[in-house]
Amino acid sequence: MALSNGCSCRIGPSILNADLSDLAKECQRLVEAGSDYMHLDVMDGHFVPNLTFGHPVVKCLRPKLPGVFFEMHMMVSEPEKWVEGMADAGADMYTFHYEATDDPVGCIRKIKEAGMKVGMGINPPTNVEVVLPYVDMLDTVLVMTVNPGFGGQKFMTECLPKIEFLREKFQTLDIGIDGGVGPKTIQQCADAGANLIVSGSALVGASNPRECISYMRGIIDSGLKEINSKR
Ligand SMILES: O=C(CO)[C@H](O)[C@H](O)COP(=O)(O)O
Repeated sequence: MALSNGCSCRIGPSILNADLSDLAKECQRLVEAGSDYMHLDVMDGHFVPNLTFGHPVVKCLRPKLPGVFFEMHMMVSEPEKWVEGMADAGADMYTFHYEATDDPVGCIRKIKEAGMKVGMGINPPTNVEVVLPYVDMLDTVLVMTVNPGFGGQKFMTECLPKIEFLREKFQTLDIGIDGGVGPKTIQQCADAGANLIVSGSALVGASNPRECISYMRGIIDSGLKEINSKR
């Protein structure tokens, strides 16, 4: 995909609640349903209280999904550690958490030097203003609307003002939203100004994922149009 290049809607399924024993097939199914990219959740059991997988799995997945954009959502402490491994495995974007490192600039540099795009995630308790010194260096900011660690949690509406704040300031920034996003909450995501839509259990479990993606895309496209018309 590349990212959106000027802020248009991109839908990236989170595979956390998919059948991880058949990850390639699950990703393929969601790509065929119209997804724009895959949001791959990496958890280390330290930054978050759960474990998933690391770069060896991504390396196996890469040749099975040629051309599919992989965003690695690195819910790990010391995110600097895994940059080379993920780049070598074929990841396209490395989204680390602001809360996970003492040196965000060093981490951003390392990711760029490794040839990947860079995202910065912020957890629900984190003030959105912390990202401001870094925005010019980032490809995306990922606003969490659940405390990371598990799929299927309740969407935290109280995080939406962070997206409104960022969209007000940065018209073309790719702003991701992650946690509890699906057809029931997509209107709120659109009204706030999100354009990178990470949807896990609602999309992976949808009886018709194509319809689900197209519905969410329609709402986000209209939301972005509405926001831009008011400028
Ligand atoms: O990062 C995550 C959790 O830490 C997941 O991407 C996210 O929660 C998606 O799952 P769901 O849409 O079911 O909430």
